[in-house]
Amino acid sequence: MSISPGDRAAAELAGTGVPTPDIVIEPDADRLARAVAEALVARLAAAQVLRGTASVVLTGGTIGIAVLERVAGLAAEPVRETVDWERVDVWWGDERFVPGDDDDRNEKAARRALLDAVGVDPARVHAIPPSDGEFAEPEDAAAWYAEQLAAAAGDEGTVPRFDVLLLGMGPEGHVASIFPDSPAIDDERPVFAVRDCPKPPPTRISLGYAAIGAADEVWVVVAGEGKAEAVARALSGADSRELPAAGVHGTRATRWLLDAAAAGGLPRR
Ligand SMILES: O=C1O[C@H](COP(=O)(O)O)[C@@H](O)[C@H](O)[C@H]1O
Repeated sequence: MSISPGDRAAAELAGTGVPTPDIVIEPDADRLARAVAEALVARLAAAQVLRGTASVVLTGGTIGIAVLERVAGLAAEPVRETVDWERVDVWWGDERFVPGDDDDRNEKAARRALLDAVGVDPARVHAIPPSDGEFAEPEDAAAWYAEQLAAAAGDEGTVPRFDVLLLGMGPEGHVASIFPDSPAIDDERPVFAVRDCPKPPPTRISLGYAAIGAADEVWVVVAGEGKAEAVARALSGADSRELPAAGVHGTRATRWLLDAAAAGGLPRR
């Protein structure tokens, strides 16, 4: 994995308090998925060494699920660094408010790609409710998820510690279900319902910037030429109202993990 140092030192010197992104570029989507999977396993394993537990926020989307498939593959390789999946808390950055067995569910894809294979503790898998569950309205489901997050946070605020929060990005720059020029951009709640999304399905539940920005590390994983322009804009200071991905960062690190096609619009380093 080739890691460019980024401008972290410059940001620290400038006293912004927000870590400047690291940018990692892999040759193609397949190698990107594997590299992110290896880094994720290492990060979660390290958290478990230090604290006994680890937590990850999952994303849906093409590359997000490819990463999980790779993590499942690594778990089957005995010589690899290992994660005790029974001691990982799993959350979601966003979810589609559709029936539980709908293929559009990010949860369903994550279970199929990874969670069903690695022996998670069901009590630690914090899925966002589906539309055919306890809540008929996404606002009620979002309020319930906010309660789950707050309960896990205890005295520490409205969201628990997230070691790594994974995000994909749409070609127009959406992250989680925060779409350009949408009310979600100004919503200060940790989690909320999103209606009338431009990308189907239209009704979703999403973490907001408040919860995303509380994560230790935010990893934005992007593959494909169709996203190159948005990547370049996000990393050159675009307005997050127009390009939501430009506004995400972790408290300790923000990493943009790209394949060469998605990095195609960045200035040569
Ligand atoms: O709708 C969504 O899209 C993004 C990106 O998906 P991709 O298929 O273009 O990679 C995803 O990260 C998000 O979780 C999902 O709900």
